[in-house]
Amino acid sequence: MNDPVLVINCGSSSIKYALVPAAADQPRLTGLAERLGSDDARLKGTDARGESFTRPLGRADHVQALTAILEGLEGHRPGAVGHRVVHGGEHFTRAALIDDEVVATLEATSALAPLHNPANLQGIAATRALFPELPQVAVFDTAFHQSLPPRAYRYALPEALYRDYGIRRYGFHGTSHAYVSARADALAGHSGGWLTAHLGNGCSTAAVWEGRSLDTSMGLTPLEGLVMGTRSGDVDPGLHAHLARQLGWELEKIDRVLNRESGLLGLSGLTNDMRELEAAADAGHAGAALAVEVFCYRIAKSLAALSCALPRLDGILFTGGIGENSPAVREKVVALLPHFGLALDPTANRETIRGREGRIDTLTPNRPALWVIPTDEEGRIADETRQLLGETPR
Ligand SMILES: Nc1ncnc2c1ncn2[C@@H]1O[C@H](COP(=O)(O)OP(=O)(O)O)[C@@H](O)[C@H]1O
Ligand SMILES: CC(=O)OP(=O)(O)O
Ligand SMILES: [Mg+2]
Repeated sequence: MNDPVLVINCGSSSIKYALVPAAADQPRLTGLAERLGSDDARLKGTDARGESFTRPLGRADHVQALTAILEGLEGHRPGAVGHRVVHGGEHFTRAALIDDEVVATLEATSALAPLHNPANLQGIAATRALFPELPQVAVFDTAFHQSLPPRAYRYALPEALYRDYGIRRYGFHGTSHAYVSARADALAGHSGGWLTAHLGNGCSTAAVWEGRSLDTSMGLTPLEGLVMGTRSGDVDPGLHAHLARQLGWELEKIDRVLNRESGLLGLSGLTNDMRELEAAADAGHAGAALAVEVFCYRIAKSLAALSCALPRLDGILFTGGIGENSPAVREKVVALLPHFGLALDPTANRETIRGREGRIDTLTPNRPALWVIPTDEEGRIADETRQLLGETPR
């Protein structure tokens, strides 16, 4: 298929899109419809000449936003649509061609990713209604982690909870961990052992050995593991019962507080935005400084733990909005892993921002490498969509 693939990443109030051409050197049209459902919904994007535009969308919902996105493609017709779907459960170990049965299976999985899957399904429904003639493919965050061994994916719970209810570690951000580790293999010239840190609004780490994910920090849901923008990450599993018994909190409230009011936002009492936190910490805001400190410590702790999964550590890969743009976070994380023998190059670290790819260590032999690799979830989703359609008779 030589037509471009329209990649859709549908969130609860935003839709990110990218029209990814078949040839890697061709420009992409990308954009973001945001604040959907509010009075000032808007579409921001780049057109075919590389110029950015912003268009007000009134009170647009997902269907209206998708219609506006399509109009913004200026006559470029996609040959297929690739959807990011966060949770595929155990059912989906790779991308799937979307039909009614796949949608029904996803609906049954939605409860496992309440912040993500319902919006993903909304995007799928709207896109199917708008482009009934186009093949649509679901690409799952969880699929790459289906290679985890039982010792990494099983929780120490009664066996029946796994067998009958699928309660296990799934892991997320798989397209990102897969992309950056494959890229590191290519850059290193050999398939290696990488610890990957995807640090965006959602954050997770993974241990990847020869192209296979062996362990990862997120679990049954995208709430486990690292401190995130608004998500707590790991807490004592006894916390839920404690809040319910001692504070009389309902489940809904516990869920909301841990998913939406915690993390960097909760710790700082200020914001979930790392840029603002770094500025506030520099200006002496104690909550902001603590939030950054806890954030970095938990990343380092997670990387140290995941190193147990790897026969050999070839390097650490930073990606995601924070991983790609915050030299300060990278420096703090590296400083917290003194026994790994890492050697950060401060100049390279400072200069590797804004979408640059590069090594940020001193290139000393026999020490693990440190790489910043801008992630490309859209490119990876387009590739998996193409691959699947190449194999699926139509
Ligand atoms: N220059 C920067 N310095 C520090 N953090 C940054 C910078 N640019 C972006 N970020 C942070 O990246 C995070 C968003 O990451 P991103 O990967 O874009 O999010 P999403 O998970 O929504 O795709 C925010 O916390 C934002 O503050
Ligand atoms: C799974 C997940 O956390 O996704 P995001 O980073 O897009 O919130
Ligand atoms: Mg992201």
